[in-house]
Amino acid sequence: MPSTSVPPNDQATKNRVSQPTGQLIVFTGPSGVGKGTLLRHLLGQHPDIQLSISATTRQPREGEENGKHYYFVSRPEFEAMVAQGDLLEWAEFAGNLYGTPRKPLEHMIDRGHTVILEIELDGARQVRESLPAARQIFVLPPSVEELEARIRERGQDSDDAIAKRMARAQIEIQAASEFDIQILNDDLELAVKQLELAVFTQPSTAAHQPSPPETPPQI
Ligand SMILES: Nc1ncnc2c1ncn2[C@@H]1O[C@H](COP(=O)(O)OP(=O)(O)OP(=O)(O)O)[C@@H](O)[C@H]1O
Ligand SMILES: Nc1nc2c(ncn2[C@@H]2O[C@H](COP(=O)(O)O)[C@@H](O)[C@H]2O)c(=O)[nH]1
Repeated sequence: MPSTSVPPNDQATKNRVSQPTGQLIVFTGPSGVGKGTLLRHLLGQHPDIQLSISATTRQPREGEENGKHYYFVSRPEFEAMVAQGDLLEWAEFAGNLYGTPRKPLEHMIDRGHTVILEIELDGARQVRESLPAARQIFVLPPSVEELEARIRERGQDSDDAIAKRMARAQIEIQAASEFDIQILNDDLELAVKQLELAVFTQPSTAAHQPSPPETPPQI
């Protein structure tokens, strides 16, 4: 895979002193499909992989820490980041704003790290435009019923938030074929193995693409 550079804003162009060498991976899928769970397993086995920490206007869930899970900011603070060109991509999701801070990502890529962005569909599309070399992975649920059950069992979202997330999930699942790789998260262990293969196999080799799900989710 060719090296991935973050499209610079003016200041970043002036500051850049070395050629980037790392690779960027975009990891998308409907809310509750298990993206965070899969990444926890992957990072547990490969601590050298870096996860980009997003900024969001969403309220922290129980146990979430500022600077670890997200940078929790106010809407005016987020809008200032957008105006200053501080975000590589950003989107509104279920009533909250989410975005990828550009500078830490540039830093990690410049240092040769594999960096994963766990982001929703609009953001993934923005990255596809600005960084076509980034590998794009989409996670599918076994069914929308199972997806909703997972969000409910997680027990961290209100009924209103769940309804918004499920409405958005229908749209996101329809877009799965836009992505380079699709992973069905039914059997967790199998899905982790497919993710590992997707991250570590170079796209030029025939074995790059894990098998698509045998049964597409019912939507
Ligand atoms: N393969 C699986 N089988 C059953 N349950 C799973 C599986 N993978 C994840 N889960 C469960 O589904 C719930 C949602 O998972 P998780 O929070 O990782 O989703 P997510 O895609 O990161 O959601 P969000 O985008 O909203 O942050 C969790 O309770 C998790 O334990
Ligand atoms: N476009 C972006 N989407 C992001 C970013 N960080 C997270 N997300 C996605 O938002 C939804 C909801 O997340 P939750 O933590 O509130 O459940 C989920 O799909 C995330 O992947 C980002 O920086 N940009």
